[in-house]
Amino acid sequence: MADDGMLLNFELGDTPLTTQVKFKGGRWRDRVRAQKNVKRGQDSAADDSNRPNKRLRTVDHDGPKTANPNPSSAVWVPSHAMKTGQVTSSLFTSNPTAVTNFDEIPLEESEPAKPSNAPLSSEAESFLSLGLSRRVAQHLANKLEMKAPTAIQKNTIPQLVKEDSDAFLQAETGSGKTLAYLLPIVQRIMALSVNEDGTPKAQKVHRNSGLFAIILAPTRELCKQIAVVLEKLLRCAPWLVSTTVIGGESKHSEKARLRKGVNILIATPGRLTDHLDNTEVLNVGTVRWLVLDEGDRMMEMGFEDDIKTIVGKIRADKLLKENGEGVVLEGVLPSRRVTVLCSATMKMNVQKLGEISLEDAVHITASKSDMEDDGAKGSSEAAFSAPSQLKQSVIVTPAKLRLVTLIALLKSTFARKGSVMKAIIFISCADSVDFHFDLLKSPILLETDKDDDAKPNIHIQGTVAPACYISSPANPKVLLHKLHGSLAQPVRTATLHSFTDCKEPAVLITTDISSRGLDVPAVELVVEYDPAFAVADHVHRIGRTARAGRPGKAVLFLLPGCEEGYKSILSGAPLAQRYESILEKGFATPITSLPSTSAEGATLESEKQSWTSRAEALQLHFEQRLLAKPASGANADEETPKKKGAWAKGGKGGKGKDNIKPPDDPLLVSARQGFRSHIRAYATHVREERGYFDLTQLHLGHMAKSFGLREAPGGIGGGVMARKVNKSHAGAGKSSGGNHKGGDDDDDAGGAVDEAARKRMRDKMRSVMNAASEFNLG
Ligand SMILES: Nc1ncnc2c1ncn2[C@@H]1O[C@H](COP(=O)(O)OP(=O)(O)OP(=O)(O)O)[C@@H](O)[C@H]1O
Repeated sequence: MADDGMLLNFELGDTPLTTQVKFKGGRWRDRVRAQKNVKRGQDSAADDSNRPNKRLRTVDHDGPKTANPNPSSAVWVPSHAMKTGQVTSSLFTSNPTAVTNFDEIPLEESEPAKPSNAPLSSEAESFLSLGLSRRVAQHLANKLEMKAPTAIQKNTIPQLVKEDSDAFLQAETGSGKTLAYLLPIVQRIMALSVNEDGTPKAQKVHRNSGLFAIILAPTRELCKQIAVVLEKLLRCAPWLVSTTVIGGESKHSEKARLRKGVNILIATPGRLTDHLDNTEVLNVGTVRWLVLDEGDRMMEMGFEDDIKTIVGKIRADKLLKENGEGVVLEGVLPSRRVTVLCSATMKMNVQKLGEISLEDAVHITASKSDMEDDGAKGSSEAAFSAPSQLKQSVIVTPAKLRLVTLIALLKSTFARKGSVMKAIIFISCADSVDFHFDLLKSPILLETDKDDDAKPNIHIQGTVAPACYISSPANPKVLLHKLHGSLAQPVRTATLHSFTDCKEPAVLITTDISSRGLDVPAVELVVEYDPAFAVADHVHRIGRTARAGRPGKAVLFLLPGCEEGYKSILSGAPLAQRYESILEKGFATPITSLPSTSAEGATLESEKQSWTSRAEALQLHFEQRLLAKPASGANADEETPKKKGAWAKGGKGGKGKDNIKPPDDPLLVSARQGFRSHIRAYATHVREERGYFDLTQLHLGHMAKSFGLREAPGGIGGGVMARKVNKSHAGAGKSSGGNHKGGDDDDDAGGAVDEAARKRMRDKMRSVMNAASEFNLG
């Protein structure tokens, strides 16, 4: 209605309007429904005015004065919009006011702290002194350019090389936990065929000598990454073989590889359980190590039963002291089965995992004092800390301004050549990732696609594209990537390779699928556009930068209101930045990299005014793009014949030729879908943090604007929205740190039901966005 209708630019006053709306034409039932909807809207508007904790609808103190010539008007139409007859609400009016005390220093200028996850000084520590052989230490120094261990490696390697007890490794992200457990395993397996002085033993171990170690990790990407590190390491012992069994790949070829023989196996839990059940050749009698990397994530994703099965099967098989070929394993390999649990964050479910898998475990952390703590419980403080050199900030941004603020941030990030090479943007769900990728990518074809001689990788044609809105004259070709669990495995693999190997500045838009373990050293900026579902996930997300002592920046977007309280539970004392300064910096210059031939490009380039006008113009440009009519038959091809029938309105079976409604622009469809999924995902924050992420406080209309939509689409989910209405009627809205009043009982009773509903939704969301395809169970 408001999309292409009249121009609204008048004072609405303080009281809500109660207009009489008459509907004519169409079916009686539709008219009654429309009438009811209008009434409901008016009722809820009246309720809104009484709602105590609803976001304040105040006019911002700065910004709008220049942006809006009439700040008291509810709807402001920029001059360029008037030309097109479009109606748009101003970005800078009716925004809630933040209560945060802002820091005046920009993030770049804040003092960097001493790195906490860097390798130690090579004068003080060496791999040799930790009990690794000269061969391994030389290989690390000469081929992998690692001269000294990190703190967690220093504390873990001697323990796992000499002792046979279970271990729980806990250290910051990017601190080198992978090599901390791999090095002792490789060292001890190598010792089956090489004497301490480096001379070969009479017995030679090879790929058929037995499976000695199994490493489990939650995602296929992480499994592949561990496999790459291990492969590099095994170049100093080429007679040993490792492989992966993960979802999304041919089970047939996995079986063939297992049949040929393997000494170290890296697997996702679902696929390994499958092979243990169905692949006879997989014999675990010789297995001495079971490593559970990112154990908490595996538990979170519901792999408790798989892990129990795997641990049970490995323990049930008789431990062989000698393999079938007479190779003596006793004395060199551990005399018992050793389980190693590994995570940067520890929560209750990891303790449960410990109970399933660990026996008298040693708790190993990066600092000496932590090592002296007894038991495998550790302190939760240490568990949730980010690397100290990581510069963190939060931007408190009103919902309407989120999209333009994100673009302004990225634009200034890539404004200077060499300032940032790679950035990752975390978004809550796959649909929203798809939408933002489609919105930010350039319609121009990739160079590789145009070049007939070059062989373009067909897998990345839908997931890698130039990012015109964030490119700059200094960095004219920033490459945009997207990654989530709903993509086919070859696409995921190719996209991640493209992002990792990209020599141009690159941005990855992704879900939490990339939050764990992913090691792309050139990542210098992490943006959490949507906050993580749990603070532990936040620690992992920001840990994709500032790895192994390198610098890094992390920016978290929060909404004014209850979300602002979330900052207080984050480690590392993030700076609080004003969105206005981000916009001002980002829109100091026009966006010049849009195709200049397009009308939209011309609109944006002709805006040589204030940053507020540029932000408004960009938002308008996005809204217009969404409203563009698709090229004839553009998405008709994508629709099934059944759906095509559904376009027809009125008339039985929708046969009336004149009534056929043209399909919406694919970008509009994607925006609506992304918005709906985003709102559903918002309801799935963990219970303990839901006070900060309270769905009842979310302004759907404002949030819709950040998806380029002029109104919130329907179909978000009865349960969630019904709760929103009920709560607002009861006046029992929960705010950060506030108590429930006058409705506790209802809330408690409702809480249980709601919890079950949220759990179902959470499970569903996860299966849609990440989990189901992350762990291939089939
Ligand atoms: N001793 C070392 N010297 C130099 N670089 C190292 C050393 N050990 C590991 N690294 C590098 O540090 C980076 C991070 O290592 P790794 O991925 O094992 O960290 P992590 O602790 O497992 O992180 P996360 O918790 O995020 O999974 C890798 O790029 C790795 O090559």
